[in-house]
Amino acid sequence: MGNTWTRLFGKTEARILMHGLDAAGKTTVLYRLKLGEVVTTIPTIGFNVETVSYKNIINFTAWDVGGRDKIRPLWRHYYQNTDALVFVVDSKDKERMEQARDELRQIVNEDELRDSVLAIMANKQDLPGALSADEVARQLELSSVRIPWAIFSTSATEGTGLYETLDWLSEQLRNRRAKKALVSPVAETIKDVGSSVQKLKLTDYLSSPYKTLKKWLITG
Ligand SMILES: Nc1nc2c(ncn2[C@@H]2O[C@H](COP(=O)(O)OP(=O)(O)OP(=O)(O)O)[C@@H](O)[C@H]2O)c(=O)[nH]1
Ligand SMILES: [Mg+2]
Repeated sequence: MGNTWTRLFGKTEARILMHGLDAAGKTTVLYRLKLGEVVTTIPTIGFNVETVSYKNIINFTAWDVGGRDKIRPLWRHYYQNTDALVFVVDSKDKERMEQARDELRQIVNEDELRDSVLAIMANKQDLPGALSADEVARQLELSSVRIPWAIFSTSATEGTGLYETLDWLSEQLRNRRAKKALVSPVAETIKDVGSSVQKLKLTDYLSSPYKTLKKWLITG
């Protein structure tokens, strides 16, 4: 399927934005996907950006933006041209679940992100006492999110759930691209038909003086 897709539509390029509170695990996720290993991280000031190629059908350019309070107001500078948002949550950090909910709510209401899709990683599932993905979904009040979303149980350190998230994202993004590719020619056709109708009216209008002249000649 991947090859057929690539032949027909080319490799999909997608810009992904990774957000979430500090220490949620964004940088660990990013480098686990990029390098296949757990790297030692320090809190991100600014951002990391990496391209992750997935199943030879999609290139994700993932922007991992630092989650500390002071740099959170800078998040919006990264919104433009975002195809998908990955919101990483520390499922063990019950005390800050409300704060995560508020940050997420603010992001999904941003106008520039209204056409993107949202994957939530309920991360750190390897830790005892971590909230389940269902519970994280409930506490983040995901049922009120209006863009397409899905939540995944992940552990960046153990590498679980990460590829399921990428699978869902690539499916969503490829379907969107395919729909767009199908809709554009139809829109062009409608435009063409529209202009022919206009041309027809114009021709009618231009021919009317001749009709008048003919009528005048016949009737004298
Ligand atoms: N047990 C466990 N620890 C994790 C997991 N993911 C990340 N961590 C740890 O959590 C800490 C913070 O991870 P980072 O990836 O730096 O978090 P971040 O979201 O990038 O944080 P900021 O850059 O400050 O926004 C590190 O000590 C990671 O090793 C996980 O799935 N399980
Ligand atoms: Mg980081």
